[in-house]
Amino acid sequence: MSNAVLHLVGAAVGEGASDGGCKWGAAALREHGIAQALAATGRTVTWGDTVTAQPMLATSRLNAIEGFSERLAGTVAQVLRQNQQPLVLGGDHSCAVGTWSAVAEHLRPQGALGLVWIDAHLDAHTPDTSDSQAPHGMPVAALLGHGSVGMTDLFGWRHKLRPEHLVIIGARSYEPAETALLDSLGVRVMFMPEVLERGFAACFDEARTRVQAGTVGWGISFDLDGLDPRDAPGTGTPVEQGIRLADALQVLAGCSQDPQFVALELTEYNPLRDFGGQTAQAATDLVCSMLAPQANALGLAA
Ligand SMILES: NC(=[NH2+])NCCC[C@H](N)C(=O)O
Repeated sequence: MSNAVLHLVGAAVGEGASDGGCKWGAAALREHGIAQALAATGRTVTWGDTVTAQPMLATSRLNAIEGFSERLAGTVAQVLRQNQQPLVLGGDHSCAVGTWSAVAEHLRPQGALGLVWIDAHLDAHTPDTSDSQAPHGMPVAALLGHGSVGMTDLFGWRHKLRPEHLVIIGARSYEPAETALLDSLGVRVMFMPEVLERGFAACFDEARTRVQAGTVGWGISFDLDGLDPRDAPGTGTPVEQGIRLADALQVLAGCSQDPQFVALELTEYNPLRDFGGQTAQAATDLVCSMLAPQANALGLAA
């Protein structure tokens, strides 16, 4: 789908996290010139609406995220109906509920969605298990069909993702309830020690093969905190010892050229912690590497 128009959607949400700074992430990336950088790779780029969470219209934080998810899902579904490729720019990671529910809904007549989830966290809490009650710790569970109905049942159906169609890479900060849920469902999680031992390239290769099996389309939800904070300090909840940016740039280069690649989401950019703009540049380089029409458009190996 790499010749499709690339349609950027801002997800202005920070209410899903304890530190709300990610709400300003998409606006800051836009200011930084992410759309121009993508256009310079040869893609045709358009920036559609930014969807903004509206806590003042909600009864609780969770309810604010539920309402936001529904509106973001509507926007992403519309982009897909126009045969454009969505790039959703967060925003805290609760935006994944809206993004991937819409992609799953779009693919549903043909088949299932596959998803590679790159993240320091598992985001597999439900409101019953989360100590922080932060909705950005819940999107994986919601997409798998567990959690509040307002997050699990967008478009009137549940289980947007089947456990065997999801792979999580880079996890290193999580709570026991999350591993309990994912273990019980049989989700393949590549924790950070495995990534360090086998290398990100081998891990991503396995992940891509798994999410392509039995699905009709796949995508990547990239939480910037999956990267090492030395390369990307400006994230909502940084955790030491992550994936190095140089590895990610090389391994993910051109991944969107796969005809089954449907959408990309980049989350948890927190400009309030990004002194000097290092993380904005890392985010820009990453999306350009993944979405460039040729893998070598940036001089990177295929
Ligand atoms: N997408 C994220 N950054 N998630 C962080 C979640 C942190 C913690 N596990 C929680 O549930 O509160």
